[in-house]
Amino acid sequence: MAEKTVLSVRGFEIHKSLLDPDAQQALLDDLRDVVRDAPLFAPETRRGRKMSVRMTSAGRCGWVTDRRGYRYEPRHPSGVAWPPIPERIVDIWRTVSGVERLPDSCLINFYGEGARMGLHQDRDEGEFQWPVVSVSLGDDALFRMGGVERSEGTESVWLNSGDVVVMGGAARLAHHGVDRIRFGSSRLLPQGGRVNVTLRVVA
Ligand SMILES: O=C(O)CCC(=O)C(=O)O
Ligand SMILES: [Fe+2]
Repeated sequence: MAEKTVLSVRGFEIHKSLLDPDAQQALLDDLRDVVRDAPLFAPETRRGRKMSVRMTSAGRCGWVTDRRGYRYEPRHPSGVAWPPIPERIVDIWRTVSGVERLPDSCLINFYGEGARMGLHQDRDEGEFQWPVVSVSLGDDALFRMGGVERSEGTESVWLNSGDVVVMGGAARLAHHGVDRIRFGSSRLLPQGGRVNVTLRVVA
């Protein structure tokens, strides 16, 4: 992983093209193994709205949402344990997180055509002193970044396949979301779409 441009936008650290095409492909192959054991599912919010992304997790615990609300669970909704976090993904954390502590949760979001993610904070973890590391694979995504308060202004940047975002320090609890993807803009996923991998320390 050769270090290249790092942009800082409102405290979000954006490592452009941290992963070269071979590294992206290798990561995708690792993720396919995870999805084979813990299939993507379509989560619902507490209010019963289906999210447009499909997701699954690896690690000691995985983020889920259903009528009982947002939380971390030790098992996939099917009852199987989440697979371990692939070592190549942990290596990305080692490269950019700046902390010794390792993540115990790896969320995998799949964005098909038209999928998005509304502005939100990541705050279901037990502790907020650890950064969140987020990897983009596949189609471009318009990533919106704001402040800790929802009312603060936002700015957006396009994330491309191989980019890695670190949300730490003051940006750890900052609002963020994905307005839209440019479906079919990348050839990494043969059918199109975007995969986002988010690493977190839950507790
Ligand atoms: O898809 C992304 O880039 C962001 C995902 C995200 O914010 C989340 O899963 O909490
Ligand atoms: Fe998030």
